[in-house]
Amino acid sequence: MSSTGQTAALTDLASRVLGGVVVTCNDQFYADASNLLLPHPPRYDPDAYDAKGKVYDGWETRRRRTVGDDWVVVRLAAPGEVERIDVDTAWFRGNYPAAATVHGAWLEGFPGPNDVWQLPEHVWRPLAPRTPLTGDAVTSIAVTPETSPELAGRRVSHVRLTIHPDGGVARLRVLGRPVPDPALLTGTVDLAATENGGRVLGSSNEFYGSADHLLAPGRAATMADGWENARRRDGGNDWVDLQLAGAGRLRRVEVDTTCFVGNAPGRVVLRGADLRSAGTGAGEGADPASWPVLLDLHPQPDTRHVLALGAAGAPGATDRAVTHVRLEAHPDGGMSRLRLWGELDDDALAAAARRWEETAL
Ligand SMILES: NC(=O)NC(NC(N)=O)C(=O)[O-]
Repeated sequence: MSSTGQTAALTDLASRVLGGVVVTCNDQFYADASNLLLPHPPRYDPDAYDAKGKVYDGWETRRRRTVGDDWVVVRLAAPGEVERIDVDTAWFRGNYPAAATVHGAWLEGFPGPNDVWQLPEHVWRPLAPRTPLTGDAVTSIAVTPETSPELAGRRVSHVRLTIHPDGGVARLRVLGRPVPDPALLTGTVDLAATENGGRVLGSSNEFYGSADHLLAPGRAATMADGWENARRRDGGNDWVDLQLAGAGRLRRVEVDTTCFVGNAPGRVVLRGADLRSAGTGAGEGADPASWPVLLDLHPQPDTRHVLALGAAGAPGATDRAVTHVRLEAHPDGGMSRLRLWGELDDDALAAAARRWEETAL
């Protein structure tokens, strides 16, 4: 999985990079629960101790001397359908929990810690049954209609991880698909953004940095937070294929090479296609390298290029809806973000509204 939290098909809905946050927990004596959501692999320094004890890169509670279990509640970065939960106990060897249980809930608005403490137990529905953990290992738990009859195929806004009875967990990954609120998809929105339903379908090379980073919110703080391929030696070009939130007309683009100083692409080309009619013979050609050009740009290094497609794009770039975009980096090079602002068409908005309804609890 990449550090933004996407696998080929699934997104880590809890990832801090996308905006997941720990709302509250009952104990974080040894190590902060917020570490659970960090994107990078858990670190370990054998010599690191502080006034409380050993320093861990994860969430760690004290040894329980009373009956009960420890728990943490996470607000997901985006509401979504959960398909798998990974509980990673990396580096917790003599202090990992015996088992974990995960619940999910749909909570309206933005409940704070006090609200969460007062929630009646029945709002929490089982996502992952009580599952034994082992030390220093990832335990993956599938969310299926069998294991989670109430929540499989439903959207949740929050998850609660319970550890039995106490201990340390390095990372919690809540893997699934965002279900964007259709009320937030009207007007001109970033149709590539993960939180809006955009996703990476594939790329030529992600040697140094995942292409998923391109679709994350905010701006990159370092080069590690961007898409970076290896140096290409074969005369070709690197590329990333994207599926947009739905069919829409693009208006503006942002090609952000921030943090890529000696390794920005020499040239960036965006191509777009409407694949709704693919397979009927009426669709665009199957090869994305032959899709119509939307933008052809010689970017500056370390620069955020915000462009109106109507003025800066290829003729006709704003005239038709696209569902998919190919980003080409010539010959290679890294970028931190790609934003594709446009308006979803009526069919795409109706589909988003249907999905919101169908996934309601
Ligand atoms: N060596 C330890 O990790 N001890 C304790 N934990 C910390 N963080 O010191 C414990 O009881 O699990």
